[in-house]
Amino acid sequence: MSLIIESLNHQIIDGNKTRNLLSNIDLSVSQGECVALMGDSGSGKTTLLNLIAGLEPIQQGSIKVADLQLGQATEKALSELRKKQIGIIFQQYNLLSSLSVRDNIEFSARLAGRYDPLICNKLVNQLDIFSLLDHYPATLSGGEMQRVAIARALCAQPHLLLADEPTGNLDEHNGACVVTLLVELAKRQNTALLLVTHSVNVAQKMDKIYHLAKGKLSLVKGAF
Ligand SMILES: Nc1ncnc2c1ncn2[C@@H]1O[C@H](COP(=O)(O)OP(=O)(O)OP(=O)(O)O)[C@@H](O)[C@H]1O
Repeated sequence: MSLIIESLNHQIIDGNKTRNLLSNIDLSVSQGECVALMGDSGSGKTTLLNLIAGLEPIQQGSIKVADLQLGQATEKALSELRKKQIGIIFQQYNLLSSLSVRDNIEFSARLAGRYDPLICNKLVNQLDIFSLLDHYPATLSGGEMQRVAIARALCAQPHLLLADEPTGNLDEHNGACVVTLLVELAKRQNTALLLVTHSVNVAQKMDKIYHLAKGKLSLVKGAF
Protein backbone atom coordinates (compact mmCIF):
# COMPACT_ATOMS: atom_id res chain seq x y z
CA MET A 1 0.00 0.00 0.00
CA SER A 2 1.37 3.43 -0.90
CA LEU A 3 -0.92 5.37 1.40
CA ILE A 4 -2.80 4.24 4.52
CA ILE A 5 -4.84 6.72 6.56
CA GLU A 6 -6.49 5.51 9.75
CA SER A 7 -8.89 7.32 12.07
CA LEU A 8 -7.63 10.75 11.05
CA ASN A 9 -9.12 13.76 12.81
CA HIS A 10 -8.22 17.35 12.11
CA GLN A 11 -9.59 20.48 13.75
CA ILE A 12 -9.24 24.07 12.65
CA ILE A 13 -9.87 27.35 14.46
CA ASP A 14 -12.92 29.00 12.90
CA GLY A 15 -13.49 32.44 14.42
CA ASN A 16 -13.48 31.85 18.18
CA LYS A 17 -14.39 28.16 18.06
CA THR A 18 -12.83 24.95 16.79
CA ARG A 19 -14.31 23.02 13.86
CA ASN A 20 -13.82 19.34 12.99
CA LEU A 21 -12.63 19.62 9.40
CA LEU A 22 -11.76 15.92 9.07
CA SER A 23 -13.58 13.35 11.26
CA ASN A 24 -12.41 9.78 11.57
CA ILE A 25 -11.07 9.49 8.01
CA ASP A 26 -9.91 6.10 6.71
CA LEU A 27 -8.39 5.84 3.23
CA SER A 28 -5.96 3.50 1.47
CA VAL A 29 -4.46 3.86 -1.98
CA SER A 30 -2.36 1.05 -3.44
CA GLN A 31 0.40 1.25 -6.06
CA GLY A 32 -1.03 1.91 -9.52
CA GLU A 33 -4.44 2.79 -8.10
CA CYS A 34 -6.09 6.07 -9.19
CA VAL A 35 -8.44 7.72 -6.71
CA ALA A 36 -10.49 10.90 -7.05
CA LEU A 37 -11.32 13.10 -4.09
CA MET A 38 -14.35 15.33 -4.55
CA GLY A 39 -16.20 17.69 -2.24
CA ASP A 40 -17.48 21.23 -1.95
CA SER A 41 -15.12 24.16 -1.75
CA GLY A 42 -13.86 24.43 1.84
CA SER A 43 -14.63 20.80 2.70
CA GLY A 44 -10.97 20.09 3.52
CA LYS A 45 -9.57 18.40 0.39
CA THR A 46 -6.39 20.51 0.16
CA THR A 47 -5.86 20.19 3.91
CA LEU A 48 -6.01 16.41 3.55
CA LEU A 49 -3.42 16.50 0.74
CA ASN A 50 -1.18 18.76 2.87
CA LEU A 51 -1.41 16.31 5.78
CA ILE A 52 -0.52 13.40 3.48
CA ALA A 53 2.47 15.35 2.14
CA GLY A 54 3.65 16.00 5.71
CA LEU A 55 3.20 19.74 5.20
CA GLU A 56 0.84 20.06 8.19
CA PRO A 57 1.23 18.30 11.55
CA ILE A 58 -1.06 15.35 12.28
CA GLN A 59 -3.29 16.08 15.28
CA GLN A 60 -4.93 12.67 15.76
CA GLY A 61 -4.89 9.37 13.87
CA SER A 62 -2.24 8.01 11.54
CA ILE A 63 -0.98 8.48 7.99
CA LYS A 64 1.53 6.08 6.51
CA VAL A 65 3.19 6.85 3.16
CA ALA A 66 5.55 4.31 1.60
CA ASP A 67 5.96 2.63 5.01
CA LEU A 68 6.77 5.87 6.88
CA GLN A 69 4.48 6.82 9.80
CA LEU A 70 4.27 10.57 9.30
CA GLY A 71 3.22 11.35 12.88
CA GLN A 72 6.46 9.85 14.21
CA ALA A 73 8.78 11.07 11.47
CA THR A 74 11.41 13.79 11.88
CA GLU A 75 11.35 16.91 9.67
CA LYS A 76 14.37 15.47 7.83
CA ALA A 77 12.56 12.20 7.13
CA LEU A 78 9.49 14.09 5.91
CA SER A 79 11.61 16.22 3.64
CA GLU A 80 13.34 13.09 2.22
CA LEU A 81 9.91 11.51 1.69
CA ARG A 82 8.71 14.55 -0.29
CA LYS A 83 11.92 14.57 -2.33
CA LYS A 84 12.00 10.89 -3.18
CA GLN A 85 8.54 9.36 -2.85
CA ILE A 86 5.82 12.00 -3.21
CA GLY A 87 5.01 14.06 -6.27
CA ILE A 88 2.76 17.06 -5.78
CA ILE A 89 0.89 19.02 -8.41
CA PHE A 90 -0.21 22.08 -6.43
CA GLN A 91 -3.23 24.23 -7.27
CA GLN A 92 -0.81 27.14 -7.77
CA TYR A 93 1.75 24.91 -9.62
CA ASN A 94 4.70 26.19 -7.48
CA LEU A 95 7.12 26.27 -10.42
CA LEU A 96 10.51 27.80 -9.61
CA SER A 97 10.49 31.20 -11.32
CA SER A 98 14.28 31.47 -11.70
CA LEU A 99 14.52 28.16 -13.58
CA SER A 100 13.55 27.45 -17.17
CA VAL A 101 10.80 24.95 -17.91
CA ARG A 102 13.46 22.34 -18.75
CA ASP A 103 15.29 22.91 -15.44
CA ASN A 104 12.02 22.91 -13.48
CA ILE A 105 11.16 19.51 -14.92
CA GLU A 106 14.64 18.01 -14.41
CA PHE A 107 15.14 19.50 -10.93
CA SER A 108 12.57 17.33 -9.11
CA ALA A 109 13.68 14.18 -10.90
CA ARG A 110 17.33 14.82 -10.02
CA LEU A 111 16.36 15.52 -6.37
CA ALA A 112 14.57 12.18 -6.30
CA GLY A 113 17.65 10.55 -7.86
CA ARG A 114 15.52 9.35 -10.77
CA TYR A 115 16.36 11.63 -13.68
CA ASP A 116 15.92 9.69 -16.90
CA PRO A 117 16.18 11.79 -20.08
CA LEU A 118 14.14 9.25 -22.06
CA ILE A 119 11.21 9.42 -19.64
CA CYS A 120 11.41 13.23 -19.43
CA ASN A 121 11.53 13.67 -23.21
CA LYS A 122 8.59 11.36 -23.68
CA LEU A 123 6.53 13.27 -21.10
CA VAL A 124 7.47 16.60 -22.66
CA ASN A 125 6.20 15.38 -26.03
CA GLN A 126 3.06 13.76 -24.61
CA LEU A 127 2.16 16.95 -22.77
CA ASP A 128 3.02 19.05 -25.84
CA ILE A 129 5.44 21.39 -24.04
CA PHE A 130 8.60 20.82 -26.13
CA SER A 131 8.48 24.37 -27.55
CA LEU A 132 8.34 25.79 -24.00
CA LEU A 133 11.48 24.12 -22.63
CA ASP A 134 13.64 27.27 -22.75
CA HIS A 135 10.89 29.57 -21.49
CA TYR A 136 10.52 30.79 -17.89
CA PRO A 137 7.35 30.21 -15.82
CA ALA A 138 6.38 33.91 -15.79
CA THR A 139 5.86 33.85 -19.57
CA LEU A 140 3.52 30.82 -19.58
CA SER A 141 -0.27 30.70 -19.61
CA GLY A 142 -2.12 28.98 -16.74
CA GLY A 143 -2.75 25.88 -18.85
CA GLU A 144 0.91 25.71 -19.94
CA MET A 145 2.10 26.03 -16.32
CA GLN A 146 -0.28 23.25 -15.38
CA ARG A 147 1.14 20.90 -18.03
CA VAL A 148 4.72 21.76 -16.95
CA ALA A 149 3.81 21.04 -13.30
CA ILE A 150 2.39 17.66 -14.37
CA ALA A 151 5.53 16.83 -16.37
CA ARG A 152 7.73 17.86 -13.43
CA ALA A 153 5.83 15.61 -11.01
CA LEU A 154 5.74 12.58 -13.31
CA CYS A 155 9.35 12.88 -14.45
CA ALA A 156 10.43 12.07 -10.86
CA GLN A 157 8.38 8.82 -11.01
CA PRO A 158 6.98 9.20 -7.49
CA HIS A 159 5.58 6.42 -5.35
CA LEU A 160 2.55 8.59 -4.54
CA LEU A 161 1.27 11.46 -6.66
CA LEU A 162 -0.98 14.09 -5.08
CA ALA A 163 -2.73 16.31 -7.60
CA ASP A 164 -4.84 19.28 -6.52
CA GLU A 165 -7.22 20.23 -9.35
CA PRO A 166 -4.63 19.37 -12.03
CA THR A 167 -6.99 20.26 -14.87
CA GLY A 168 -8.55 23.37 -13.33
CA ASN A 169 -6.96 25.66 -15.93
CA LEU A 170 -7.41 23.45 -18.98
CA ASP A 171 -10.35 23.37 -21.38
CA GLU A 172 -12.57 20.27 -21.40
CA HIS A 173 -10.66 18.57 -24.26
CA ASN A 174 -7.13 19.22 -22.92
CA GLY A 175 -8.28 18.41 -19.39
CA ALA A 176 -9.60 15.01 -20.54
CA CYS A 177 -6.35 14.28 -22.45
CA VAL A 178 -4.18 15.22 -19.46
CA VAL A 179 -6.20 13.06 -17.06
CA THR A 180 -6.11 10.10 -19.43
CA LEU A 181 -2.33 10.54 -19.60
CA LEU A 182 -2.03 10.87 -15.79
CA VAL A 183 -3.95 7.63 -15.28
CA GLU A 184 -2.00 5.81 -18.00
CA LEU A 185 1.35 6.91 -16.53
CA ALA A 186 0.31 6.17 -12.94
CA LYS A 187 -0.57 2.63 -14.01
CA ARG A 188 2.65 2.22 -16.02
CA GLN A 189 4.90 3.66 -13.27
CA ASN A 190 2.93 1.84 -10.54
CA THR A 191 2.29 5.19 -8.87
CA ALA A 192 -0.61 5.69 -6.47
CA LEU A 193 -2.60 8.73 -7.63
CA LEU A 194 -4.84 10.80 -5.36
CA LEU A 195 -6.45 13.55 -7.38
CA VAL A 196 -8.68 16.35 -6.14
CA THR A 197 -11.24 17.50 -8.67
CA HIS A 198 -14.56 19.30 -8.99
CA SER A 199 -15.18 17.65 -12.38
CA VAL A 200 -17.38 14.54 -12.49
CA ASN A 201 -15.94 13.70 -15.95
CA VAL A 202 -12.40 13.72 -14.55
CA ALA A 203 -13.41 11.73 -11.46
CA GLN A 204 -15.10 9.06 -13.62
CA LYS A 205 -11.72 8.18 -15.15
CA MET A 206 -10.41 7.07 -11.74
CA ASP A 207 -10.70 3.59 -10.18
CA LYS A 208 -12.45 4.99 -7.12
CA ILE A 209 -14.22 8.22 -6.20
CA TYR A 210 -14.46 9.50 -2.63
CA HIS A 211 -16.60 12.40 -1.50
CA LEU A 212 -15.70 14.61 1.45
CA ALA A 213 -18.56 16.41 3.20
CA LYS A 214 -18.98 17.70 6.75
CA GLY A 215 -15.68 16.05 7.72
CA LYS A 216 -16.73 12.56 6.59
CA LEU A 217 -15.23 10.67 3.67
CA SER A 218 -17.49 8.32 1.71
CA LEU A 219 -16.82 6.04 -1.23
CA VAL A 220 -19.16 6.82 -4.12
CA LYS A 221 -17.58 4.67 -6.88
CA GLY A 222 -15.38 1.59 -6.64
CA ALA A 223 -15.14 -1.63 -4.69
CA PHE A 224 -16.37 -1.58 -1.09
N1 LIG B 1 -4.53 26.33 9.16
C1 LIG B 1 -5.82 26.67 9.09
N2 LIG B 1 -6.41 27.40 10.06
C2 LIG B 1 -7.70 27.74 9.98
N3 LIG B 1 -8.51 27.39 8.95
C3 LIG B 1 -7.98 26.67 7.98
C4 LIG B 1 -6.62 26.26 7.97
N4 LIG B 1 -6.39 25.54 6.84
C5 LIG B 1 -7.55 25.50 6.17
N5 LIG B 1 -8.51 26.17 6.84
C6 LIG B 1 -9.92 26.28 6.47
O1 LIG B 1 -10.34 24.95 6.30
C7 LIG B 1 -11.33 24.88 5.29
C8 LIG B 1 -10.93 23.84 4.26
O2 LIG B 1 -9.91 24.36 3.41
P1 LIG B 1 -9.33 23.52 2.19
O3 LIG B 1 -8.41 24.43 1.43
O4 LIG B 1 -8.75 22.27 2.72
O5 LIG B 1 -10.65 23.21 1.38
P2 LIG B 1 -10.86 22.59 -0.08
O6 LIG B 1 -11.86 21.52 0.07
O7 LIG B 1 -9.53 22.20 -0.66
O8 LIG B 1 -11.45 23.81 -0.88
P3 LIG B 1 -11.32 24.23 -2.46
O9 LIG B 1 -12.11 23.20 -3.22
O10 LIG B 1 -11.95 25.58 -2.49
O11 LIG B 1 -9.85 24.25 -2.81
C9 LIG B 1 -11.50 26.28 4.75
O12 LIG B 1 -12.64 26.85 5.36
C10 LIG B 1 -10.21 26.96 5.16
O13 LIG B 1 -10.42 28.35 5.34
